[in-house]
Amino acid sequence: MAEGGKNSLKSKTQSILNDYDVEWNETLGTGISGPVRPCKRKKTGIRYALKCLPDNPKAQMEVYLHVMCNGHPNIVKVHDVYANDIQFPGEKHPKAYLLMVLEMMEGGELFDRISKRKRLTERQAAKYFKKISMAVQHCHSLNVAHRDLKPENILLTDNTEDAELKLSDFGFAKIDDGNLQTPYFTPYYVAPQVLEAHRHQAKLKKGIIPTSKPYTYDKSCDMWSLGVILYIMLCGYPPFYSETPSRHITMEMRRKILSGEFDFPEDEWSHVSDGAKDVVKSLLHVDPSYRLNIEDVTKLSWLEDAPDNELHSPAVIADKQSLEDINMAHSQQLTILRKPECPLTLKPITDSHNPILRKRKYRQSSKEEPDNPVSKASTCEMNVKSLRNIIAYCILPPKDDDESVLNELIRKAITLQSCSPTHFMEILSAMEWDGDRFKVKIDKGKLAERLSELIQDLNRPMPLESMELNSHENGRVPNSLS
Ligand SMILES: Nc1ncnc2c1ncn2[C@@H]1O[C@H](COP(=O)(O)OP(=O)(O)OP(=O)(O)O)[C@@H](O)[C@H]1O
Repeated sequence: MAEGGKNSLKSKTQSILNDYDVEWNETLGTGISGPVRPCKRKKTGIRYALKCLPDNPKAQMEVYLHVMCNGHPNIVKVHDVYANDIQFPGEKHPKAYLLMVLEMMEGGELFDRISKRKRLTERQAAKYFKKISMAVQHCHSLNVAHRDLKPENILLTDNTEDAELKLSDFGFAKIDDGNLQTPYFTPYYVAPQVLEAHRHQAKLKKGIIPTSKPYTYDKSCDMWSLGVILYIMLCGYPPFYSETPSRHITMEMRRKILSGEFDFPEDEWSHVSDGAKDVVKSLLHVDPSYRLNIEDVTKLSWLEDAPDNELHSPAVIADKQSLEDINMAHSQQLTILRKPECPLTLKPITDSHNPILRKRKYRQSSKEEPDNPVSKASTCEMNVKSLRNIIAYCILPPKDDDESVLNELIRKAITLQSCSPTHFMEILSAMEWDGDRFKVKIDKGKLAERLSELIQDLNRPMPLESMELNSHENGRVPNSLS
């Protein structure tokens, strides 16, 4: 077991290979950070899942927040964390990784399980939903917003009927500071929460809403996700969809999300109880201040007295393609809903229409010298701008998108990156960028997310000293796997 108490796991700097046998060629599942692999503790023979994260502030935050939420029966447990250097086959040098040894979830993803079931009743769906809600309640009670609640992150301990259901992947989790400051934003990043926060602030000022009710973007984003997950569990397809299916989030779908436009088609919903529909409606309320909060959800009588009627969802989800589409659509919607961070929402000075700022910018550029800090700052602005262009394209690709524009934007950004070229290239190679284009079809929403985080890293380094993880500058153990 790792050092420290249950919520203060310290990363170990000795080689993970001293304690675990890792099956490097096997994969339990793959996410944006790469494959999750099985491993076995040498002393006990117990199997675990190993998630390898390139060590950077984002990964440190993931580990920190996941460990913080450790100890709840509906949250995948982090058993150990190692900070090791690893050289994977095909890589020239060892790289720093954070290795998370996680409780093994042999039962796989919840929706896969549902699709294999012959029968799912509303009562069983309510039981699943209650467990997911308990996990969220635990996170919210610690002021952690998960922000990536989606079917792929809800896993089962084993393949038995009474397997426990657990929430995983804290890759987007953050401490919910309830920050309402959004001084500038570009249209690309206006999530419903942002617009509504402005309305909410106005209402607060007028005294329409009591100030005692805490209002935050991030937790309400989790509540929205719970609504989507419940909706899918009850019928097998998502509440927000486009008439013209696309792998990208369409303007039409965007409009539907923003206006909360969804319905309950007769075929699948006629025998779903009104109680269940009410829960869905109050989670997908377009105004987050009217959405149920997690405490409200855990007290719902429907969780205990849902009827035993049979749902259509297993048959609908059984189509593998439809499950993939559900996952993809939900990821993209989360991309839109997550509150943009301040550095991302601020207009770069280069774009400003404010004449004073433009004049200042002009003066700076006429004085530029190679080592002048001002010059470095504007180089960084150029980097950020090039990244923002990619993000904007990923979030709103044109109708006739053939990827060539995206490839061009990326090639341009590569030539401009000087502030954090390694991280940028890491993101690209994790998505199979071959130097000129992506080798596979990529999830643009994910790319946008990763680049947003990179911009945050560039603008606001993580206060590492506030973490319980050991720095592994000293005593790092290189593990060569090649
Ligand atoms: N503890 C576990 N036990 C078994 N399988 C797991 C475990 N954790 C993750 N997996 C599998 O690996 C997949 C990817 O894991 P995870 O979601 O944590 O990675 P990620 O890189 O953060 O993904 P994402 O692209 O969703 O951000 C999961 O969807 C699941 O199938």
